[in-house]
Amino acid sequence: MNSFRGVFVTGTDTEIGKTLVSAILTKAWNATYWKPLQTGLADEAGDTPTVRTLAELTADRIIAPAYGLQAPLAPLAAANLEGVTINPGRLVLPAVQSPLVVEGAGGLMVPIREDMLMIDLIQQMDLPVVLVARSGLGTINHTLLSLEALRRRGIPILGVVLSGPENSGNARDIERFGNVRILFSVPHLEEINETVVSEISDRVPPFYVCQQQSSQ
Ligand SMILES: Nc1ncnc2c1ncn2[C@@H]1O[C@H](COP(=O)(O)OP(=O)(O)OP(=O)(O)O)[C@@H](O)[C@H]1O
Ligand SMILES: C[C@H](N)[C@H](N)CCCCCC(=O)O
Ligand SMILES: [Mg+2]
Repeated sequence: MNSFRGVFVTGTDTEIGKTLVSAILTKAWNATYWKPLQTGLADEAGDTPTVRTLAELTADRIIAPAYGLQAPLAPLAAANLEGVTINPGRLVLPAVQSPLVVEGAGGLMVPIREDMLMIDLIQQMDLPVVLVARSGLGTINHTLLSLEALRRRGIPILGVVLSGPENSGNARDIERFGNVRILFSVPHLEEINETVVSEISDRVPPFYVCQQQSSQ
């Protein structure tokens, strides 16, 4: 069985729920969280402090972003505005004792460099993917398209996490047509805090169980 180096959390879109799912997974698997590319700092504190709070992480379970950019844009566009060129050498997996939960920015086809998309970074990191998707109407298409892009590059997929109101039909069709497992679902939450994250993380199967299910 592969040693559990971690997962890359991506999504079918930005604002889809990757940060919340990353907090849940980091808590569930006693992992270390890393958001290598953070944009939008002009408007927000960023995902790292959010995950640190929600997953109740000590400082040793957090790796600071390799790039913290101001504009709420794709990393390439935000970097260009600051006269910064993103160096892939700063995006290599750090050597840490615990598994890593790495969160992307936006979805798979987000530009990082003129010669690099988010999906290329995922391939370079060689981590299995957790794909976060909406639960509602429109998600089947977006999710199957993302799965197809990952498979074309031979990127392993641990599974899908659905975020939003329960929709058993979409869950069934994504599993069936996507040949993928829904690892767990996150309902629409009126309040997001450490307690909720802890409760949901208790329902997350151990990584090896997810890995076994994904290979069935
Ligand atoms: N299940 C949910 N119920 C209610 N609100 C949610 C849920 N999941 C996420 N949100 C909220 O939706 C907003 C976007 O979620 P989040 O920050 O997790 O998106 P993201 O996919 O990480 O975006 P980015 O691409 O910027 O990293 C946040 O305000 C978050 O609190
Ligand atoms: C700023 C935002 N919250 C994300 N971190 C960046 C999302 C980039 C999306 C690019 C795109 O797909 O149009
Ligand atoms: Mg996020």
